Amino acid sequence: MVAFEGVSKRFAAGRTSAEVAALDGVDLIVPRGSVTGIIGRSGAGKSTLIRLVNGLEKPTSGRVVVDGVNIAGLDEKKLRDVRRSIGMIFQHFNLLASRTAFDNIALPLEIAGIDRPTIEKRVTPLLDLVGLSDKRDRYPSELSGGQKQRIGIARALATEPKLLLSDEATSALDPETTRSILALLKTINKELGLTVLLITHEMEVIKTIADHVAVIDGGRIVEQGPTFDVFTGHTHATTRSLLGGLAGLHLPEFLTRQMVEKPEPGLRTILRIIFKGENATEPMLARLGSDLGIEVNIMAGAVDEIAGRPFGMLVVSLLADEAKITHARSFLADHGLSSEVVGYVR
Ligand SMILES: Nc1ncnc2c1ncn2[C@@H]1O[C@H](COP(=O)(O)OP(=O)(O)OP(=O)(O)O)[C@@H](O)[C@H]1O
Repeated sequence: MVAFEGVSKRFAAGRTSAEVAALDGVDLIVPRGSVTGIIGRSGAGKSTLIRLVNGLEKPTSGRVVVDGVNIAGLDEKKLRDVRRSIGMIFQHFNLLASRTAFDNIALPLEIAGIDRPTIEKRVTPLLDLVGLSDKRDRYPSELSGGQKQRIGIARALATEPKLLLSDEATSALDPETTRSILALLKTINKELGLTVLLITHEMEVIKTIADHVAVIDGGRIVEQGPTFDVFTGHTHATTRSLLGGLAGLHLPEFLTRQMVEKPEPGLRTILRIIFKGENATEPMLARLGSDLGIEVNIMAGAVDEIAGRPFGMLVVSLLADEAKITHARSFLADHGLSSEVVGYVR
C-alpha cells in the first residue's frame, strides 16, 4: 500500500548552512491490508515519515509510493485527491469544539461538497461503527478522551479512505481506553480491509495491534518485517532496548542470586528455554524427563503476547550429567525450542 524507496529528508538547521537528516535512505514496505507500526524514540523521524506519506512534506531524494503512485511528483491538485484516500487520526484528536460529534465527522464530506442527505447516510453508520450513536449531538467538551478519539476515527473514515494514518493516537489515553481504541482499529482493519499505518513510541501498542513493524532510529529503519518475527528473532540493539522488559528474556532475581557459573558434581543445571508460539507444553517436558530418566523441575516461567501469539521462557533445572544435558537440548531443538545453559544451582 505504501513503499518508501531510498527516501531521505533533510531540513535546514536553524540559521546555519548545516542540515539535519530527519530520514536517511529509508526503504519501507507497508503491505496492503496490514496494520503496520513504526516504532522509535523521540526524534527518530516518525512524524517526518508520516508527513511524507500524506504529502505534507516532499522527500529530498527517493520515492514515496502510495497505492501505486509516486506522490513526490504530483502537483497540488492531484496530491489533494491522494490525501482524500488517506484518513488521519491524531494524539489530541483535533476535533472542532464548536461542532457536535455528528458535525465533526461530517466536516470532510462538507469540504468535499457532498449533499446533506448523502452526508446523513454516511455519518449515521459511522457513529454506529464507533459505538457512539447516542452521542451524535454532543460537543467534544462533553466527551471522554476515548470517545473523542472514536469521533476522530469516524471522521477519518468519512471519505472512505484506503489507508488510515495514526499519529500517536493512543498516547493521551489510559491503558484500558487504549486497548478499546486499538480493538476498534483492528476491527476496522479486518472488516473494512483498511490498511493502518501507525507511529508510536509505545511498545505495548505495537505488540497488541501491529502485524508488521518497522523500527526507526536516527532517521534509519534498523529492521522491519512481521512483528512476531522481528521481536522474537535476533533483534537489533535498538529494538532490544525499546523492548526493554520483555517478560520472555529476563531471568528472575531469586535464581540469579543463587546461581554459579561453573558446573560441579551434584549441582543442578539451569536451562532457559525460549518458546515461540505454543510449542512448550507440560506433557512435552514430562516426556523429556521420562525419556532421559532425569528429573525436570520448572523454576520460573514468563510469557508475553506479541501479535496474538505467546512468546516467553521457561526456566528448568535438571539433575543430569553433561551428556544428558546435551541430549535434553537436542530433544528440545527437535520440538522447535531453543535453549541455553545459564548456570548451576545446589
Ligand atoms: N521542520 C523541521 N525543521 C528542522 N528540523 C526538523 C523539522 N522536522 C523535524 N526535524 C528534525 O528531524 C528529526 C526527526 O524529527 P521527527 O519529528 O520526525 O521525530 P519523531 O520520531 O516524530 O519524534 P517525536 O516522537 O518526538 O515526535 C529531529 O531531529 C527533528 O529535530
